[in-house]
Amino acid sequence: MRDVASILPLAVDAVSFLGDGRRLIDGLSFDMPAGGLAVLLGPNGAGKSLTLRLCHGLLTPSQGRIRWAAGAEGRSRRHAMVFQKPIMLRRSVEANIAHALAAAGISGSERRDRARDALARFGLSERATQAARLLSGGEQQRLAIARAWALRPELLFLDEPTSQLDPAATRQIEELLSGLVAEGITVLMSTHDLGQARRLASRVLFLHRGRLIEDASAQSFFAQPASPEARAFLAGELIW
Ligand SMILES: Nc1ncnc2c1ncn2[C@@H]1O[C@H](COP(=O)(O)OP(=O)(O)OP(=O)(O)O)[C@@H](O)[C@H]1O
Repeated sequence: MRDVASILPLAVDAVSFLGDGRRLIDGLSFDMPAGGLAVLLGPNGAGKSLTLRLCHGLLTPSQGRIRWAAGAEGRSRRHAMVFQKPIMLRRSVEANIAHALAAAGISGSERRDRARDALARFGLSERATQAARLLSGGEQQRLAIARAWALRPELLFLDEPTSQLDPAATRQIEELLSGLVAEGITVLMSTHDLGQARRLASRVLFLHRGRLIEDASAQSFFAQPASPEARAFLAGELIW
């Protein structure tokens, strides 16, 4: 169990983000309680990546607030983010994990132990000394998830983690993600892949033009989408 109070729920409270003179995110409000895998779904340009970056603190809302559970200030390391194209340092697989841990202030022996645990957990032990940049796309994404997992996040943000991958590598990453959720890690990920959302999501947050149009259980979203935009998207009609 956690030795300190949870950072969850996360509360996104009337958040807007302005850029290039446009309102790219418009009055977004939702909560993320602990548990489950929520998918941010929506067409290209809907604002999925921006939403994740705002939640993770990489961008500051122009209006509104991102709030973590009471008393969670200063525990930003309990949420981690995995990007669409993972950034691999020009170092070994193991050193990529160790570097992230060092940056998070984890000291020597614990760093080694956690890095080894992460390599074993994600099937990368035999690759430990190889150059990370020479891994395949699927292996790099696996390493990116291992690197985030080593930080022991309560909440993991993933931005289109499989959009660059073939179906076999995609399936592998999806299995890993289901495993993380079973371990108790809460996941918020973006995708525009409907099949993936159907396979993984317990909850769907449907975005369109920077607005949250629907927030529903995956079951009810797919069975009975409430908005015309979501119905069009599910029918393959909503491009923008
Ligand atoms: N920092 C920024 N400044 C200005 N405009 C931006 C910025 N970041 C993103 N945008 C624009 O905001 C809109 C939403 O972008 P975002 O990347 O969040 O969409 P998305 O839903 O993740 O799309 P995709 O599925 O194509 O990745 C796009 O029109 C994008 O060009």
